[in-house]
Amino acid sequence: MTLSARDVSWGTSGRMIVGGVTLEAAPGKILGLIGPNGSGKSSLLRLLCRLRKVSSGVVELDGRDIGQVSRRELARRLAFVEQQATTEIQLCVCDVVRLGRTPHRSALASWSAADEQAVDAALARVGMSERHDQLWHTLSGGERQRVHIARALAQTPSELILDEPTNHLDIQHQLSILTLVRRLGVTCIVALHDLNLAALFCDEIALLHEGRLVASGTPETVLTEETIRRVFGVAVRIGATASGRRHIEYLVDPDCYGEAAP
Ligand SMILES: Nc1ncnc2c1ncn2[C@@H]1O[C@H](COP(=O)(O)OP(=O)(O)OP(=O)(O)O)[C@@H](O)[C@H]1O
Repeated sequence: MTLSARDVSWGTSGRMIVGGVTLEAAPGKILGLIGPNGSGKSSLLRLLCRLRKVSSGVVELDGRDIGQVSRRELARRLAFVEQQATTEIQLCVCDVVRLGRTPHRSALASWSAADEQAVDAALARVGMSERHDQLWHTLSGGERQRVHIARALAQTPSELILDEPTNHLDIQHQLSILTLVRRLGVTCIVALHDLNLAALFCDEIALLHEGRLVASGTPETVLTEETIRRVFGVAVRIGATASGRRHIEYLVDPDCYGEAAP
């Protein structure tokens, strides 16, 4: 089960936003997408799940052009959690998560015990079971984020695309959501801003800069002091966590940050 982009480009109003990106999510692994604001991460994710059509190049699912995959199969296979997902305001939490079951049900099928089980399990996995009947619009930002992730889980996808899933989440929930994603064992492409979370949870990392892929590989090869300084304009020191993962220390004096170039 793989999702890949081959020389994919997309632009609008004469501006190139994603330029010639080639990457592949290894089956069952987490591919992190990092890059500064506006580097094209969300645009690329939208191309990868066919919410946008590529201007050139091809996105492939198991080696097939994603443009040729039926809408239903795509909906069954691939779940996408957008950065600022909005949902009908009058829905309860459980209704939002139930939407994740839609691709698995035929038009005339009644709601089954298996569907309900998938919804309950998804809510439990993001720690939101007790909010089953709460109105979605009354949730906090972090709670909404977790419910949207539960909707994606209820879809039981084989490919999961997450755009900044840790947005709005407190540190404990950031860690628990990413741990959960790791344990799911599905092929996952996740845009992350936090480089330390990317180093901790991703098997591979792709680094975008101004729409182009400037580095890709293991966190050890991509997250170097030189690359972070060049792409993000921030001085860092690379160390190691207790588990041997990369740890990035930002070399910042908060009292005079911005007064001199890093
Ligand atoms: N539909 C569009 N029309 C015009 N410009 C767009 C459109 N979609 C994206 N862009 C521009 O493309 C660039 C990349 O946007 P994108 O949202 O993909 O970046 P990003 O890396 O996800 O950014 P962030 O980290 O801030 O979320 C931005 O400059 C954005 O303004």
